[in-house]
Amino acid sequence: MKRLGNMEVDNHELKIGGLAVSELTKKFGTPLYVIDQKDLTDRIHTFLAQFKSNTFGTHIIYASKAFTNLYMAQLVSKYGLYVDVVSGGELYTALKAGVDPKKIYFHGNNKLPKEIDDAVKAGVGCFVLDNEVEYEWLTETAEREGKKIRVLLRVNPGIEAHTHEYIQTAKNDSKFGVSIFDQQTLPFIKRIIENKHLHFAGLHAHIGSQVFEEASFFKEVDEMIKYAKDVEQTFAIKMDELNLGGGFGVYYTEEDKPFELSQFLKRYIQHIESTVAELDITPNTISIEPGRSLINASGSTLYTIGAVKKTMAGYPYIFVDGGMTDNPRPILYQAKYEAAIANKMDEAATQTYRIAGKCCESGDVLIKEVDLPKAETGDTLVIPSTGAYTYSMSSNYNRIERPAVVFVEDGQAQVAVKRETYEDLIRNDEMIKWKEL
Ligand SMILES: Cc1ncc(COP(=O)(O)O)c(C=O)c1O
Ligand SMILES: N[C@@H](CCCC[NH3+])C(=O)O
Repeated sequence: MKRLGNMEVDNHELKIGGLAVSELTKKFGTPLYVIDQKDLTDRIHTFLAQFKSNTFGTHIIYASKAFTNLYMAQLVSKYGLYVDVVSGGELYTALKAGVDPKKIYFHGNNKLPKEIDDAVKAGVGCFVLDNEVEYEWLTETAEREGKKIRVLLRVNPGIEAHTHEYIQTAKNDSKFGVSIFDQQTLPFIKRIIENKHLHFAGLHAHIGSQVFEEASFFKEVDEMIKYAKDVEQTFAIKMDELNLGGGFGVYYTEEDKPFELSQFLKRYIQHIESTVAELDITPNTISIEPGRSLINASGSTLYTIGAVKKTMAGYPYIFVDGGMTDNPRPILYQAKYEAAIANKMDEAATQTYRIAGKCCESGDVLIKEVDLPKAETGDTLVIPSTGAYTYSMSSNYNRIERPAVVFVEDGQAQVAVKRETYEDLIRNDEMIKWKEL
């Protein structure tokens, strides 16, 4: 297992953020999401320091779908990031955390009338418009509230990024946005520009998630800037903002070859600067929306090993006290992870295991094949690289309580989200008896 961020080994045991894993499990139980705060804030600083230009302004917008809660939203906004939300719930969380509504981007391919209403009333700074129905609803709401709403139009530049097909977003048949190749798109932009309740601020695109090819991001820049130039010339306007989305790939296992973030961001900015210079178009702001690349490496999940069971046909299974409920990525995307036994860090990996969760589902396997030291009941299994799209995609399948989220730094730990209880699971169950059955 690759050690990430502030992980170290002391006396055979893994420490995260200066805290022994045994202290964390004793105090907070398992399964447990652990966020290495220093690693996270270091990465926030890298984004802020490297995605910067003398030619245009930049916004780093945190894609909160990757991992959000009151503390996280408050932390990223304290460091000056903008926040991307895609639902009323994410919006509510950001607002409750005290995020400045003007620094919120509201995304989503099917924003509901109530969500639009709430966001307009809250004074959300930017809507990323997906389609014509949303355009009508947003116009009605803006008119009713007497507000002029700043919008970016989400366009699809038709770039097929190499990633799992479920997380590609800019293929020609993607559900998101409108295509730059569609004849209807320029007339749609014209309507937005002429709409007195909306302020057309520019364009947005996002090519997919967990993308490793620099060339795909650079191609997106080229296509988007060319298209922005077309729009500027066709309608004699100036593009205020170009938002290029997120999707920067990260390390999960040795199969992943991510670019070094700060070097990549430097080259990315240089590519954008040379392209805007070449085409003679300079938006006031160029934005990016990292989610996974900001939070994933900072998160680890701790589990307690229950039974270790050898099946007749294959590897021994290690059963852990969580599974697809706290990390649905393996079952959804065949995502791969590394692991270690946190209390046996110096022991040689002598056996191959399969790590399975506790759900009543054969596919509830977190790792198909991993080499570990001899595992015993009561050991602690750690799966690193689980900061993004784990907690945020967790479920209560089999009525399993969601784990707690703990932030650690300098030998201290704080609970950001409490572990759910059985009481939480029945909180919304209202009816016990309806009629005689
Ligand atoms: C519009 C948009 N922005 C940003 C992101 C964040 O992507 P990632 O977490 O891969 O950086 C996503 C998710 O794919 C997205 O759909
Ligand atoms: N949930 C996906 C990423 C989705 C990106 C959001 N558009 C994953 O875990 O990889």
